Amino acid sequence: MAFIVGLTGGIASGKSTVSKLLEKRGFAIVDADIAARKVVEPGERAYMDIVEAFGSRVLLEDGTLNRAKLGSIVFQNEEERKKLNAIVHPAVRKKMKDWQEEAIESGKQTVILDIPLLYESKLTHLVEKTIVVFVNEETQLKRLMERNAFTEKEAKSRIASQMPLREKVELADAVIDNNGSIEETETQLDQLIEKWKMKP
Ligand SMILES: CC(C)(COP(=O)(O)OP(=O)(O)OC[C@H]1O[C@@H](n2cnc3c(N)ncnc32)[C@H](O)[C@@H]1O)[C@@H](O)C(=O)NCCC(=O)NCCS
Ligand SMILES: Nc1ncnc2c1ncn2[C@@H]1O[C@H](COP(=O)(O)OP(=O)(O)OP(=O)(O)O)[C@@H](O)[C@H]1O
Repeated sequence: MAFIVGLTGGIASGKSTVSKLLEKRGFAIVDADIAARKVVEPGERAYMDIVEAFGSRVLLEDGTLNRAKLGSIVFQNEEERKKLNAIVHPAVRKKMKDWQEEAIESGKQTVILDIPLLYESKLTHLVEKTIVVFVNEETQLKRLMERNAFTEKEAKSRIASQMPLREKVELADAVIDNNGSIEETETQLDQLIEKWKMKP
C-alpha cells in the first residue's frame, strides 16, 4: 500500500517550492495545477464547456484559453468561480487519479498530491496525511504580487477566494513554515520525511 500525502497551503505560500524539493528526493508528485492546465487544452471536454459557459472572450487568438482573462473574471466573482470549478474539478480529479495509479504501478511508495484546494474542495479522504505550507499574510501578499506582477487588489482578491491559511494550519497533520529561507524550509521538510518515515 502506497502512502498518499496531501500537500497544500495558500496561493503563493510555497507548495511548488516544497514539491520540487520532494521531487528532487525521488518522491512522486501529482500536481493539481498541472492537471487543471492539461484538462482545458483545446479539444478537451472541459475546454468546450468553458467556451460554452464563458464565451469566446476567454480565448486567445490561437484558440487556447486566455488564463489571465478567465482569472480576472473568476477571482472577482464567486458565482463565476463556482461555475468554472464545476466544469474543471471533476476532470482534474480523474486526471490526478490516473497519475496516482501510474506512480504506484511504477513502484513509488509515497505519492504526494499537491492540491491548493484540498480543504476547500473537501478532498482529505483521498489522503492519509496532510502537510500545509504556511507563510504569514504579509509574505504571501508580497510573494504573490512579485511572482505574478499583480496589483495589491488583484493579489488580495485571489487570496480571499481561498480558506484563510491560518485555518488550514489548524487542520494540518504537519506544517512547514516557509516564511524564512528555502534552506530553512528544506531542513523542516527533511525532518518531516524522517519523522513520517517517508520512502520514495
Ligand atoms: C482561473 C485560471 C484560468 C487562472 O489561471 P492562472 O494561470 O492565472 O493561475 P494557476 O492556474 O496557475 O493557479 C494559481 C493558483 O491560484 C489558485 N487558484 C486557482 N484556481 C482557483 C480556484 N478556483 N479557487 C481558488 N484558488 C484558485 C491556486 O492556489 C493556484 O495554485 C486557473 O486558475 C483555473 O483554471 N482555475 C480553476 C481550476 C482550479 O481550481 N485550479 C486549482 C487547482 S484544482
Ligand atoms: N522560502 C522562500 N523564500 C523566498 N521566496 C520564496 C520562498 N518560497 C517560495 N518563494 C517564492 O514565492 C513564490 C510562490 O512560491 P510557489 O510558487 O512555490 O507557491 P505555490 O504555493 O506553489 O503557489 P500557487 O498556489 O500559486 O501555485 C514563488 O515566486 C517562489 O519562488
